[in-house]
Amino acid sequence: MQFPAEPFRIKVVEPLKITSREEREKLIKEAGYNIFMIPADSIYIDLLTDSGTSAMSDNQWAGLMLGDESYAGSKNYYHFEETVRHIFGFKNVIPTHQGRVAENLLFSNILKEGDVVPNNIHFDTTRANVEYHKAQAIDCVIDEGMDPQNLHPFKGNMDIDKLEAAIQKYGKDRVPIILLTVTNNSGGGQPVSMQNIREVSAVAKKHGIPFFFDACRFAENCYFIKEREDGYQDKTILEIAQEMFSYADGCTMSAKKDGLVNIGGFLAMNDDQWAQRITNMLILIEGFKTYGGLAGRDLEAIARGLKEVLDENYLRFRINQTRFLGEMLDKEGVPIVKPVGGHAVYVDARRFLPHIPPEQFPGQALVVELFVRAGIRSVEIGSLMMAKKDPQTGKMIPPKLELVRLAIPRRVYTNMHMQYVAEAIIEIYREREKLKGFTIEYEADFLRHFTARLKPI
Ligand SMILES: CC1=C(O)/C(=C\N=C(/C)C(=O)O)C(COP(=O)(O)O)=CN1
Repeated sequence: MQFPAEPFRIKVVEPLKITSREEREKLIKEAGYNIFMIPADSIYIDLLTDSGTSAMSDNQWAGLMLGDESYAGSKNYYHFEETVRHIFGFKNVIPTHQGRVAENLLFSNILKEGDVVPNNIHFDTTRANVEYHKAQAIDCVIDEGMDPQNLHPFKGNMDIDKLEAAIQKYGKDRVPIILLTVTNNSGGGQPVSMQNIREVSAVAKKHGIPFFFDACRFAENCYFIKEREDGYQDKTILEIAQEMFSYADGCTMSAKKDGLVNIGGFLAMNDDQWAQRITNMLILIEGFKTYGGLAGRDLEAIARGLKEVLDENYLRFRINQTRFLGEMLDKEGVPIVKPVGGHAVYVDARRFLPHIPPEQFPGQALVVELFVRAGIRSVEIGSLMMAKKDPQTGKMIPPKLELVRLAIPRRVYTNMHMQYVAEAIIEIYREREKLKGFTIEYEADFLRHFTARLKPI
């Protein structure tokens, strides 16, 4: 079977409200054409993000009843710590309530003004947390990783020459850490090969620079290695994960992705001094080291989720469901980032709507039409979210990529839902000339996409 059916059955259902087109037109207008302002219960299929939107298993829900809410030394923490150590291999395990806190805690303790952090591509929060500390986030992804049509099997790879050049240019004293994001969310959910991980590790060791993963979607990255890299077909996902992390010194992790939970994250590292400093700050802003801003039951759910996410039947379904949606679109000529990523299908809005210039937000035009026509929520990753302004002219600098991300929550939607999404997008594609752009009515000074108000041209 090319696309295996769901390797789980449904035990609890959450009825979805079906709204009319008129209702949706009213809602999106009231929301200032900003999809973040739409009430979730008026959305039929929510592909805004795969972060925190997974369905937990009965095993995880059962674990919630075993929450040990002791202030210190909760038994769930030790189960969580032992599970993270087993999979990730790092000595010190520090719970946080989500990934960006892990990033903030790490950068607050290792970055100084003027430092430089190389990465394949920084996700928004990672970049924002680096820049918040007046450091520079440098993206060093291979050139193929910026070409939506290039079929390189590991488009998330770091360009080793670009990495070396950044270290030479700024000097290793201004490079306190090297990051590698698996999979590469901002580049289309693309994986990094084990060979490339070894090469990044060798550069880090050569210069004596700590090497950390942003491990949000680590299990999906391992599945792509198993599927595409010679020598890994017969290895288990756990074995691939253990090898992958053995090349690094630590990781930040949002358990809201490959932890299969709705809240949670952690930092893990071998260096005791960094761990001690970070733990001291954790106690100040998140809570004692055995809970870090989470309830005991959350830690239990993460421990159980980290074991489930390594299951090959789950990953085969997960990756192939995303591929199923992507291939339905690709077959009808809808321009998407290829190969299809692990957690999302990225529509190339610039090629979908060539008649709408970047300054009129083509991605946003597609996002709005998809909601009005079909009640589907997606998100624009391009002019509205990522664009920078030219400091001299104040004019927007069009980003290299103008994408609309269809992020698929884990174990939530069936393949029938995917077919509905595909039909809606294909219908819009056939009538794409009718779509018009937007201008900005209000925008905040930073991360404007969350609060911007737009108006149709
Ligand atoms: C690669 C990466 C992410 O994708 C990420 C969050 N991603 C979101 C929210 C997303 O919609 O993709 C974060 C932040 O995690 P957090 O949303 O704070 O748990 C860090 N790294």
